[in-house]
Amino acid sequence: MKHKTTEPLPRLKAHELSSVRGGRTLFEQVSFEVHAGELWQITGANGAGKSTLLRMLAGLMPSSTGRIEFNNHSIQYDRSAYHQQLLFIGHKPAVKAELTALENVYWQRRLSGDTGARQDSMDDWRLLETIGLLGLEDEMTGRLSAGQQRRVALTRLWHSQAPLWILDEPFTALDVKGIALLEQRFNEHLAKGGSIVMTSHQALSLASLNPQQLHLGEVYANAMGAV
Ligand SMILES: Nc1ncnc2c1ncn2[C@@H]1O[C@H](COP(=O)(O)OP(=O)(O)OP(=O)(O)O)[C@@H](O)[C@H]1O
Repeated sequence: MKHKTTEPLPRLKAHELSSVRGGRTLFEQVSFEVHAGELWQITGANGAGKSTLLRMLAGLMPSSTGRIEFNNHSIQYDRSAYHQQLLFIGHKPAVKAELTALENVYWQRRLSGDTGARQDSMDDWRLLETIGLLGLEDEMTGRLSAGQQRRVALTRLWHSQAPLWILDEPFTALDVKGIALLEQRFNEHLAKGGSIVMTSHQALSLASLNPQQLHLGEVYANAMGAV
């Protein structure tokens, strides 16, 4: 008897998406499938529509055409359920400038669903150490450098249980150690079957993570090896 080999279902499926903004077509017929354990890197020049595409994938703005599915259902089917499975971090670090780094880490833990979290806990101190900000815990986050603020914002990746991460320019402003730290966190997430869709201006060398590439722009049509 022959056994039918079944392909694993894609976790996130983008089918023939397009965007027209300000009378200009940014992209059209963009299709790709993200499986468990995959990292997708979306590249393109300034204004190519990378953030626009991510916002569509996160269900924050509609596509002019096509559809987006998560686990085989339209993301519009149950938006609240979808958002519970998703961690979206936008272009700007979503940190409270007037809170200290330690307070931001605590509030991000609370907002990620850990309602029993206590302020000034060992978990928060350990995380601050992990992201290399010990010694700066009492500094107002708004007075930290761009890279340090990015590190504070990215602590959400350590709190998150969501299988799908959608991250806009997560490596921006990070130094070499910050990049290595983020790569390591990505690795842990992917190894557990998580998925990541992220943007960057140019293809980053993330060889250890074996990224899939999608380029928005003139070469898009040629670079589309995907569905
Ligand atoms: N609210 C808006 N209304 C109309 N056009 C917009 C709006 N927001 C962005 N745009 C336009 O959409 C285009 C794509 O913007 P988007 O932010 O998606 O590009 P990007 O590839 O992420 O750019 P960057 O690399 O600079 O971050 C730009 O030309 C921008 O001017």
